[in-house]
Amino acid sequence: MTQPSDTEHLGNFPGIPPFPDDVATAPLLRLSLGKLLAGDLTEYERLFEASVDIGFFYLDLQDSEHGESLLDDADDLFRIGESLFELPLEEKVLYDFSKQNSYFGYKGQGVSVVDKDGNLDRNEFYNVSKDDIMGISEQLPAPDVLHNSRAKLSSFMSGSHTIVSLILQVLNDKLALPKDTLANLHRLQEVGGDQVRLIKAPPQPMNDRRTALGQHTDFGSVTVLFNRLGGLQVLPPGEDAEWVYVRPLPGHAVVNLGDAMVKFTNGLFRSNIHRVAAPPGIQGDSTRYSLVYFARPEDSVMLRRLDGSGLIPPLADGQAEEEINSKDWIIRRALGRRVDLVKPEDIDYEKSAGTEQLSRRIKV
Ligand SMILES: O=C(O)CCC(=O)C(=O)O
Ligand SMILES: [Fe+2]
Repeated sequence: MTQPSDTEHLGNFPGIPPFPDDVATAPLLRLSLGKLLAGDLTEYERLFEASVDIGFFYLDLQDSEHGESLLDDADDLFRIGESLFELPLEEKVLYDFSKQNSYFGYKGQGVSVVDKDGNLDRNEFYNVSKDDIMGISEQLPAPDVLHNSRAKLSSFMSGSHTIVSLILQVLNDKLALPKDTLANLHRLQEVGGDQVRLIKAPPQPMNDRRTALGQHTDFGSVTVLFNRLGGLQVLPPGEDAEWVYVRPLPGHAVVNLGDAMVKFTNGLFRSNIHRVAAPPGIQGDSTRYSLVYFARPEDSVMLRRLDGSGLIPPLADGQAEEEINSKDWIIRRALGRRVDLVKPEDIDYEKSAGTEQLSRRIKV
């Protein structure tokens, strides 16, 4: 793994207060999209290593045309996100579809429990469905600012999905799974829970800066995240590990694996626990926006160990896998901690959990 200092010289984002150099950061591998696209075998190996070791890495998007165009789309969507969240709350709540058992649309601040003590979240989300934008499900009502940005959302979604497909193809290859096993579970034009998430977290009071988004693993397969301000933290594996920041790097996405990849590989790959804390240092005075593409298995895919690879550990004697498909898994995880849907005394923090314990590699 690289040392944290290796990323310091990569600079800061124009117009954004600098990320401090004196906080502990995660020494994530920095992979190159250009090299992956070119079939560089060393880069394939590094991707495999990152997937096994921590399940998080940086992806440099500056060395390929595809990456550059995704960065341009991301810039546009950051601007779109700012206008979206500026809408009055009365309008935004019209697009909260959670009561219809959907995780798409708007989520207001303070409706999710972030920890076992019942503290509430400090950010707003807007989740845009890939199927809606690609025209393979009905169009959900949406505010004008999003409705008028459908072409941009489509471009960002297919651009992100192409990167996810490449990552899945490389991992498929490294696992020696039958050809296209992973790709066939994540087809862009099939019904699934892929989504773009726009996030806004306002600056927190100086004397009360805490977790804005509670610790979790992502529910799906591969997440492509764009950050400008710090705040994202990961908990490295091991009993005595401490939370460390992921330093945002210009020109890079942060990519991480989710629960589905842990289940497919029976724990060989990691879906690392992460959370969003207040941005560090002077960044804490700014409003934090982020942009995410979540790739998930198609709705009907069962989340269980895949057959056909000698590298995926067998089930332990007596180990039974839960029978759950991708759609139900996501609903349970996404809505199970919402105080506006579930009575606070009924929130089962453990039941709505993902693969956290498995990924921490701590024996329980
Ligand atoms: O905003 C971020 O940096 C991370 C957000 C995140 O982890 C999520 O939405 O699952
Ligand atoms: Fe996440």
